[in-house]
Amino acid sequence: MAAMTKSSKALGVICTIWTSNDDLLQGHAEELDLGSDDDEPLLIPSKHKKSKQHAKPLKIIPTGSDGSSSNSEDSEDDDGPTTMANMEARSRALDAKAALEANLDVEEIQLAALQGQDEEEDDDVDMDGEIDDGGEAFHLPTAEEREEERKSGGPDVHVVQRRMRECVRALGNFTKMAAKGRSRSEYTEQLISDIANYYGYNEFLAEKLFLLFPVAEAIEFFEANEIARPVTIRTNTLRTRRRDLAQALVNRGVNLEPIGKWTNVGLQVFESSVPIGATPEYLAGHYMLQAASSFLPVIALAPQPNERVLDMASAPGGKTTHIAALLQNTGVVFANDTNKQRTKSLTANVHRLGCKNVVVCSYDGREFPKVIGGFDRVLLDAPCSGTGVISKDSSVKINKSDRDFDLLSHLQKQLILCAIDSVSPESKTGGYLVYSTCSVMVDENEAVVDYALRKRPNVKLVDTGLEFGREGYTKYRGKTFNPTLRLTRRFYPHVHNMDGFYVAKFKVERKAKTRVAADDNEQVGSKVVIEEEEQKSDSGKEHVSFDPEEDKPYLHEAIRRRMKSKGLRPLPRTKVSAVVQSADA
Ligand SMILES: C[S@@+](CC[C@H](N)C(=O)[O-])C[C@H]1O[C@@H](n2cnc3c(N)ncnc32)[C@H](O)[C@@H]1O
Repeated sequence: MAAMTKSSKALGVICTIWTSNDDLLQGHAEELDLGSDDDEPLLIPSKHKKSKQHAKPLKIIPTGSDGSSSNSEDSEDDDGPTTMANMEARSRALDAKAALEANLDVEEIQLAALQGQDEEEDDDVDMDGEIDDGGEAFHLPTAEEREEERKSGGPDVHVVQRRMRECVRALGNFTKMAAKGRSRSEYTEQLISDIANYYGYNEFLAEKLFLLFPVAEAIEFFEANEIARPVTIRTNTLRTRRRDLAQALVNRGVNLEPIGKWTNVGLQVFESSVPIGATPEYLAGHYMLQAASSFLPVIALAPQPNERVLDMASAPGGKTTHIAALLQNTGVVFANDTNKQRTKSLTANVHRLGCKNVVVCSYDGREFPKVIGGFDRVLLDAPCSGTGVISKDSSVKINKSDRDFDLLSHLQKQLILCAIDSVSPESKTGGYLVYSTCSVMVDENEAVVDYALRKRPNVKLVDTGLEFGREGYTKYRGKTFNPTLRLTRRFYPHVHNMDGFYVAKFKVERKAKTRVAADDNEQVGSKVVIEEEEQKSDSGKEHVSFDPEEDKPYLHEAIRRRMKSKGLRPLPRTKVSAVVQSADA
């Protein structure tokens, strides 16, 4: 019996998506947006793409069954010989058929979760699209049996598939479907463990991701992470028009289409006989290779000509160059990134795309607004766990721990306060901050935004202006957030066919002094208490008040990372601690 392997066989596919992007992306790909601040290559080809068909990708936003089988003329029942003229149509029909067949898997999971299944069912389509003859009754293993299974090298792939389906089914209709005497948490635990095994995650992350969704949807999410997202490019309107760019690329043998109504600069590339990252148009800066999701924060930011904009964590510059284009090369964009190495590709992109209004700098974002403040708009595309881009970087599946999320969320909270304090509430045209991440985790998104709302009473959330996306959580696993968090937007691979992403937009207002009458209104004029709000001045210095003791572990880690990035052997943790203590003294 074949034992399970990491990131092994996928359960099926939810939607028809191009699965071999690596060839398309040869050449310069430095602008692809990853969520980590490490020195990983910026384009990590997906190694574990699982797809039962190699059909053309679906459009961005519509996913699943809509769209892939739309071309009814392309009927596979046509018996005539295949000719040059009908070859493409036939191939599309086959793709559509394969997509439909593969979709059965997830659809069945959804059905099972919603209704439970008739126990007397004879034939059953299993998760791998095969017929399950019913066989023996499903048996949820006991703790001892699971331990035994682990010792013997893990369960067989078919056993896991069946068990996952049965657990989803039981959790969808617990009273009817669950075995007597077994608890919901036993089924959940088993399902998470199988998901981790099947898709190659550590159990910690598998659970964290699983808990974000209803049971059947969680499977869709994990499935979508096995499939590459569509290749997309953004027209650089400083150099060309989308129509002209599309024509030039079509002439080179590129098959493309506009991404969707929500962007007038995006193109989705279906196939190409030339590497998209090395065409003359690419080299001349007519476009940026950029994930569709990373258009969203800039659309939400909506910079206006002549404004001063800060892009606080900007390398390699996908969003900076988009902002510069929306400013039509007027005003100024401060493109900052703490990682000097990464600012090289940022600078290269700024030059290639002909952005003349960009100043590149390299500070820790937490030094703003001391470095410079008073911006009309600030974008904080924060360093994050990258849990929205697992299909691009599958290492996330196993390299994230609880501590990483603590560190990230702490850094994000520090950065967001500095970003808020860098916005000028006096701005005549702006006064906005957009916070974004390519993470789907609540700790890095809603929890950070909610924290900012609590710490800065002069900011409020406003509509992002984005036409789609799910509402942000206002409640999550016992935590209650500010109700305006619903104005923030979440994007998911399995829902929108784009990387997982999060966008929040704040309006920064003047720091009002609240006058509170000591007694009642009648007494105004006799005794008035002026209550200063928590924040004190525009310099921002006083705003970020973190406890130095609490910060020590984070500082230690920053020192070790900096040494590593300089090629030095990081000091052992105990020594770093001594360095920090002597610096304190
Ligand atoms: C998600 S990436 C940014 C992608 C970029 N906005 C784009 O569109 O191309 C996050 C960036 O944050 C940077 N970063 C990490 N910690 C930072 C800090 N403390 N201050 C400023 N930048 C930081 C990383 O070097 C990384 O380039």
